[in-house]
Amino acid sequence: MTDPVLVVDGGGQQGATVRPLVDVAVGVLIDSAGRYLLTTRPPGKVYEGYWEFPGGKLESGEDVEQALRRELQEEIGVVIGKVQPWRASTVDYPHALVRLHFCKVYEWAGSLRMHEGQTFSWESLPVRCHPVLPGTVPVLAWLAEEAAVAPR
Ligand SMILES: Nc1nc2c([nH]c(=O)n2[C@@H]2O[C@H](COP(=O)(O)OP(=O)(O)OP(=O)(O)O)[C@@H](O)[C@H]2O)c(=O)[nH]1
Repeated sequence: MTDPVLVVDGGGQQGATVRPLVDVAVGVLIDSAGRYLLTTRPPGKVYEGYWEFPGGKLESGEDVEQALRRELQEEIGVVIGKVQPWRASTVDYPHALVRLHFCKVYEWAGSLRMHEGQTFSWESLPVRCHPVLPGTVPVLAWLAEEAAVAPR
């Protein structure tokens, strides 16, 4: 069975040319207090200023873990430890059809440095930051469901 596709803002309008599915590695960094790192989309990118989990597109030849390590070092200045693949989802945006590979990360080295002009916040559930990127909203619900089943 394939995952449902979340269509955002009308998506790519069915019937148009078939679009490539772009793989994206996303890191859910969780600190020792159980808080989640959220960052804003950098200036100049689509959905600028919306809150998301840090990450980015896979480059040619990379797997999800490699892409996540590179992106988090480039974007927020940390070297991550173990990567735990967690959930995946497909989102159909007007600008792209993306497959999001969410991974949990509990260990990293280095201090957070926002290299692309982002803002960051360590958030507990329910998060206070707004607006959240549409493809990221369901992830917060998954985390809340998990927390309800296994409270810290
Ligand atoms: N990093 C990240 N991307 C997300 C999340 N949710 C979500 O829908 N996306 C989508 O995944 C895609 C990520 O692409 P990006 O533009 O951030 O990737 P990138 O840094 O490699 O971009 P660039 O190299 O094209 O500038 C965007 O279409 C974004 O809307 C999320 O929680 N984190």
